[in-house]
Amino acid sequence: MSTDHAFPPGFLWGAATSAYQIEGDPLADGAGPSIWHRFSHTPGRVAGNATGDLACDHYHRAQEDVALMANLGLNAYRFSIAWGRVLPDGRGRVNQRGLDFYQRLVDRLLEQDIQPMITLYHWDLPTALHDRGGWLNPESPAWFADYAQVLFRALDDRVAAWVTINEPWVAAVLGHLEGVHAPGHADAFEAARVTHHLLLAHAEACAVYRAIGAHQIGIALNLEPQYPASDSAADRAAADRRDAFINRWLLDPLFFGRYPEAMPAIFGPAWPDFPSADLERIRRPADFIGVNYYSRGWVQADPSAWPLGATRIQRTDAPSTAMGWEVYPNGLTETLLRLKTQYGNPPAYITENGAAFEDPAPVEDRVEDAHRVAYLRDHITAAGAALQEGVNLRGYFLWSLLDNFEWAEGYTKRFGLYRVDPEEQRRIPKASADFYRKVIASNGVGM
Ligand SMILES: N=[N+]=NCCCCNC(=O)[C@@H]1[C@H]2[C@H](O)[C@@H](O)[C@H](O)[C@@H](CO)[C@@H]12
Repeated sequence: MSTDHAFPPGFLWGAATSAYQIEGDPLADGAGPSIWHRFSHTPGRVAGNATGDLACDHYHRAQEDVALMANLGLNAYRFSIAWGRVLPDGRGRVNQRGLDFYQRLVDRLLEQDIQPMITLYHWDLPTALHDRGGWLNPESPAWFADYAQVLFRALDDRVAAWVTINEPWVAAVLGHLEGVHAPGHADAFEAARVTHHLLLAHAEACAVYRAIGAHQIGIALNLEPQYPASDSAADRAAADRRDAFINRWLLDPLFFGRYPEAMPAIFGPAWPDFPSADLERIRRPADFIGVNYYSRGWVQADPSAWPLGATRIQRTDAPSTAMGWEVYPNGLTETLLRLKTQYGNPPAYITENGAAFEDPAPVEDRVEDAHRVAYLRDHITAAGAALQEGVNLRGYFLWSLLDNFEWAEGYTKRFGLYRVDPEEQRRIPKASADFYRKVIASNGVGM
């Protein structure tokens, strides 16, 4: 069977990044600090006590990086806006110099025929809002809608698509339940309310956009298919619970206006009784669903593992990435097919897909990252297979353009098509950059 999955004309081939992970200089030009600035500057929270102070210095190198994107042949680029650069206090006063950075970036992208896809929130909540309760405050959806409106008015004439919230699950669970991401809370009673307010924030921004926007708006979810580690009833039930916990917790309210029935059982007293009017607002039809796909879950029942009674186990008989995530391209096809068969085949983008590997050292200004080339080839092929099954897939955004600040892992995990070391700031091409350039030029993975 040919692996040449031709993609439709107009298919978007992009790369994805986020503000705190690549920009550096987070307080430049009057910007206000974010919870990730505070968290990374708290000793012991991030590997090597790394911070986003340098990152890829993109705030000062945007023109050079747009030239890299053009050289790759990207026709789209997904990036996020740092809320605190535009609204230093999170609300009210607009910091024009912060907004101007994004105006210039959008104009440079359009000069190269690269369509911007802008993420409004990629985890970097202004500390000024966090100190007023952050996403636990019932006012937070309104704060977000006001911030979104400033950006819609400033940029919607030049922006093809908006993503409201990146991975609400990670922001809520890693940030408020597991405490390993900013703001570093480990409180069973926070995650459900934070997720609910993030979904309401998405809905309020969509409502504002319906009134003044002219293009597309959606949300980006980390979707991870769950498989039982054995065919025992206990493992199958554990996989179902983890599927509700990671995937359906977000998909079901967004598409059906209801939370999975498993959630109150999982969280017990920590699951509030949410008003049905809220769920009605959350079920507002966004224009597309963004899928961030990395791997699958291999799940074993484990009664000691609160709140799920299930754990994702590392397979020793399957290849995995430097993050410990199994390389499983079929999971991308299955995830996309599920959107078709269970959620009404909505317009979809792969808003993130990529892998960290222990890359070899550069030789003559080039990195031979064969593992990443293989990962990308297999996953782009898997996306093409879903298209051939009728999935309404509109584009693929590779994570990531540059090695960058990988959250709690600091700079120890490299996902980029270009190698970047914060202390020297060169962009060293990897074999995967050449591979992706060829995929874009031939609009598919030809063999
Ligand atoms: N249990 N469990 N599961 C944890 C699943 C978390 C999956 N991580 C992501 O999706 C993050 C996404 C993020 O947008 C980006 O900012 C990150 O740099 C990439 C790479 O890490 C991915």
